[in-house]
Formats: sequence, structure tokens, C-alpha cells
Amino acid sequence: MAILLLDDGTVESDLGEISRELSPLGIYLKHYDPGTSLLFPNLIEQDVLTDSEKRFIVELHNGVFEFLQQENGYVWCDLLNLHPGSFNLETLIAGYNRYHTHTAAEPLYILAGEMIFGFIRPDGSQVQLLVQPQDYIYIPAGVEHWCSPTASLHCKAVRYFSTADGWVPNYTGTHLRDSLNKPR
Ligand SMILES: CSCCC(=O)C(=O)O
Ligand SMILES: [Fe+2]
Ligand code: NI
Repeated sequence: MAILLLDDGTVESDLGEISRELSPLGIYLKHYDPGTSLLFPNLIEQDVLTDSEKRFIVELHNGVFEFLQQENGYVWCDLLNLHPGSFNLETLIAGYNRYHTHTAAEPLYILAGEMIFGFIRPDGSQVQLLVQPQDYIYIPAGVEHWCSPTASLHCKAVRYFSTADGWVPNYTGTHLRDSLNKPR
């Protein structure tokens, strides 16, 4: 289940409250229980996946969650598989964890592991959202965000794309505010 950290140190773990906090940005969050990870338990445990194993996972997942694609008009999707041995992990993280936008929406469904997203609320405050297995998050086009794996460096997520070229980052130059270290 998702957890939201506000910039005053408040932690919110109630999904309804989190949704209310993020709704001014058009961000949509939902938790689906049961998820689809139980359809491929051995592959979920595996760090390295072949392309055909990834396709197998995505196909089984979409057999259950086809409505997500249909409702939103996603044209293709893939499996993001981050683990400690991921190729170019540091470069990947460095690309994700700067504020950026996309011309298309960024929706993803977390199968395993977790991910942190950062957003800027209309009042200028910065928040961090932890997403966990069976969470589905939808970030609308144009909404500034950054993203990072957690210390476990594990995340398996289905990424949904509504344009052929996927999520091209437009870096905005906004600086991350580390709410835990900010002077009080
Ligand atoms: C690793 S999940 C999404 C990260 C991100 O914001 C992106 O790829 O654009
Ligand atoms: Fe992004
Ligand atoms: Ni591992």
C-alpha cells in the first residue's frame, strides 16, 4: 500500500487521504487486491528476466487488467525490471531522479518491490509517494515528477504508454527538496 510523506514530515497511509492530497495534480492512485503477482511467483522472485519471461508476465497481467488499457487507450506496455544487477543502474537512477515531465501520461502498476515518486503540490510544497505491490499510479501528461528506487533496489512494474515513443523526459530544472533535511 502506498505511503505519502508531506514536506512538514506528516506521513499519510490512508489511500483515500493520499488520493485527496494528490487529486489537485490529477494524480490517480488505486490498490488492487489480489494483484497478479501470484500468477507468476517464481518469476517475481527472479532478478534477471529474459525478454520472453517479461512478455509472459505482461500477458498474464493484462489478461486480468485489460480494462486498464481499454479505459485509458494505452497503445503498448512493457515490464520495467529494476534490481541491484540492472545494467547501467546508476545512470538509470540519475535519469529518473531529476524533476521532469512527459507529453504523455505515466501510468504504472507495481508487481513487486517499490518505487518512490516526488511531486510538487499547487502550494509549492514537495511530497514523496512510496508505491508498493498492487498499487496502480497514473501521472497525467505535463505533471512534474521525479522517481527513484528504494534502498532495496528492486522494482517490477508494468508501464503503460499512450504514444509510440513512450515516456520522453523533459527536464524542468526544479530542485529536489529533501524534506527530511530541511532546516526548521
Ligand atoms: C521507474 S518508474 C518511472 C520513472 C519515470 O518517471 C520515467 O521513466 O519517466
Ligand atoms: Fe517520468
Ligand atoms: Ni534480488
